Amino acid sequence: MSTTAMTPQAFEQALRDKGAYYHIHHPYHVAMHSGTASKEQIRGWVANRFYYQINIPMKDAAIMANCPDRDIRREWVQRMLDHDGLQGDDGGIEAWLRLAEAVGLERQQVLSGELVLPGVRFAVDAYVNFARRASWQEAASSSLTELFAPHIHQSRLDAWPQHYPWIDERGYEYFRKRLSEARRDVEHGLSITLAHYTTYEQQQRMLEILQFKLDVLWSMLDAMSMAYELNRPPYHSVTGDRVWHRGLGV
Ligand SMILES: O=C(O)c1cc(C(=O)O)c2c(n1)C(=O)C(=O)c1cc(C(=O)O)[nH]c1-2
Repeated sequence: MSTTAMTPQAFEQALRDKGAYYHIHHPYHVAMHSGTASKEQIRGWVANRFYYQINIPMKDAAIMANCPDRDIRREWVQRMLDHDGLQGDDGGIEAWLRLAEAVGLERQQVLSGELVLPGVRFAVDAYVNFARRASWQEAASSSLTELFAPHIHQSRLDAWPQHYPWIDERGYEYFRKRLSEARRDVEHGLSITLAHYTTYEQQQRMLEILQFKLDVLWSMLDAMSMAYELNRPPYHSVTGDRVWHRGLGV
């Protein structure tokens, strides 16, 4: 087995090759893209993904809290502002709530988190907890599934209006906004990553970190498939009520 470190170019290519496991290939996502997803499946995805959206800035705050490098923090803080917004810019979380309304969900119900499935919650929490405990460089590099995100956002902009004319067009602003934001994030995340992982062992660890993040995204859709495709939400064999917990806030 070779233990020679990859060149930065080969390492970047190895990271990009992980795109083969991106959630764009998950059957739930494929169904949404091909137009076969039901209203309930689209709504379920939007309501559950909201939990990811609200946790991203907390994940980024955890990275900043562990980072002693002022220059890095000055750049990283933009990610929190992208989602939380600031004076004169509502930000991504608000844009996601508008997407929720555009697909026919009540803003209050989405905010309450009552539709968030336990499996989605556990996957997202695993990502935030990783960011809290890992070094800031490892946590920063785990954002690199974003390498593949502009493509997935663009694919929604291209396909959804044709397949789902019942979705209000104004809901698509989030995806449009992320096209440029994700590209900028990737540039920064990649420069940190290529500088930090220089030995063979470190590079293998980074590939494992990226796989962990891919697993987070894939597992979220697995939970949604159970609930909204197979009609087996948690406790379905016992009750039709949403009895699962709403988050313990720890
Ligand atoms: O819609 C998607 O498929 C998707 C995927 C990802 C990703 O790959 O983690 C992100 C986003 N969207 C996104 O909108 C976003 O703001 C974002 C931030 C991050 C991150 O890890 O810091 N990932 C993603």
